[in-house]
Amino acid sequence: MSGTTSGSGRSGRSERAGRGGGRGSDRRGGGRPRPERVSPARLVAYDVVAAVRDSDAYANLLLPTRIERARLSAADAALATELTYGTLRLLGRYDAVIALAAGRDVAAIDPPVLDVLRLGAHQLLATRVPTHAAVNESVALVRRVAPSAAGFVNAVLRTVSRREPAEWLDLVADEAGSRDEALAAMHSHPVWIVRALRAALEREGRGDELLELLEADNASPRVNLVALPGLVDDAASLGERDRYSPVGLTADAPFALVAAHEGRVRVQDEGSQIAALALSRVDPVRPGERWLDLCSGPGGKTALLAAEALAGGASLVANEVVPARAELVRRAVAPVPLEVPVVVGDGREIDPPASGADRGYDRILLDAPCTGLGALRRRPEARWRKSPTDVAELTRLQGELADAAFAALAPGGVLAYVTCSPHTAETHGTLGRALDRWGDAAEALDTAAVVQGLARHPLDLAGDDRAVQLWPHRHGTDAMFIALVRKR
Ligand SMILES: C[S@@+](CC[C@H](N)C(=O)[O-])C[C@H]1O[C@@H](n2cnc3c(N)ncnc32)[C@H](O)[C@@H]1O
Repeated sequence: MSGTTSGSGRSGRSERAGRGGGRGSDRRGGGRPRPERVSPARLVAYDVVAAVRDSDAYANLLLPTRIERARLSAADAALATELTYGTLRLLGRYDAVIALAAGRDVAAIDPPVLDVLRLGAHQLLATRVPTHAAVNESVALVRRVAPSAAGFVNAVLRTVSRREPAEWLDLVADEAGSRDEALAAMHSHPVWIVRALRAALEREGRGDELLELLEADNASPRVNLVALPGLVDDAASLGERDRYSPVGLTADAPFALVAAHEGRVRVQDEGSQIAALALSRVDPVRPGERWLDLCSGPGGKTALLAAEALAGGASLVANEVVPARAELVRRAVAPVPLEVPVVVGDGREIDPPASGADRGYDRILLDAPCTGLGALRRRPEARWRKSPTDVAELTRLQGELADAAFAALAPGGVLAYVTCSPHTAETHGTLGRALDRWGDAAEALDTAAVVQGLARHPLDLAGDDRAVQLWPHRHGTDAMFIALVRKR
């Protein structure tokens, strides 16, 4: 994981400079390491945070295995999860605070020591862990990974503990070189993402919602479920129904429900449900229709489309370029009593007759590969791994996939272009250029009307009606973009 804070001038105003902890500090230490106890939850959190930085690990994949291996109790597992996710999400903010408290740029701090400081800062600034426990546990932890930095960690964290979180935010803002850099450091987003999110909101005339959005990205999302329509008895009684999705719900013990329903109740964001339903419910389904999910892995939307296809008498083919993800799609659709062929291939080379759709497909979902900037709350480390160059590469791929999807449509067929990114280059940019290329052959549909028509309650939507942009802060969903286009 590369640089987390913008600019390099974080050491300009020192709150208190500690000694040691710098890059190249002697990790072996002087004498024999003292066998000091560190809570197992903190050890697990440190392991995962360090692996995310060091080996590009994914926290959501690594954390459960580490929790299991350490045999953590439920309470310790919850603490390890909170420390890991909270630290990774707010890492940009904590780096800015640590730089001030240490009186040096975080790039000058040995990475393992910095990880310990980040975990300590999170405990001090965002949890109810008592100060002495946060500091002492951090010092004990650093003795294991970089013993000579114990004094430095102690000094920096004691400095952090002397101010309230709000005071630190003010100091961080004062230190920033511009308003955007201040927002980025305070709300822990890279500057380029702050600018991209603002641009997307301003396009809707809602630029004043930026702070709410940044904060929503820093909150843990609830676990949301989908009950596959037609396949779950009395689904409405299983929990509290979602506000918008007609097939979504939340429940007190979501994973028990998932286990009990063998794949017919699944974890799925409400925005993803709305995206799949926008396609399946754009028109009444005519029996015999042929549907395609072009970029289907890992298959969350495919499973919902399969249930909808089954109910309406349509057929469904799924395509995915990564074999391992195609396997996940097979597992996702297995509980639906509909045969769904899963093809492994590049969506840009899709050949409808090869899968029996001689006239082309009547409905195609293109849930395009994208930066995922709309799901930052779900993937705590993702924001630090993306870069603007990803956007350029992805928009090219999105355009090529959109052309292939449009070519694969039957006359009168509908394409749903979907991203879990609100970046305007990936949403309106890709869509607008595609519509220009397709000219009179394409009709942009009133996607807003379709989505409002299927939702349980009216959504507060802004911008033009041919696309729908959902938002974490406004709708409690991932920031999904949905646009429906008919082939004339
Ligand atoms: C946003 S994800 C789809 C998520 C999926 N619809 C769901 O709800 O679970 C995009 C998928 O596109 C796949 N992909 C990327 N490039 C592709 C290509 N050229 N052809 C087909 N699939 C591709 C990725 O491997 C990834 O699984």
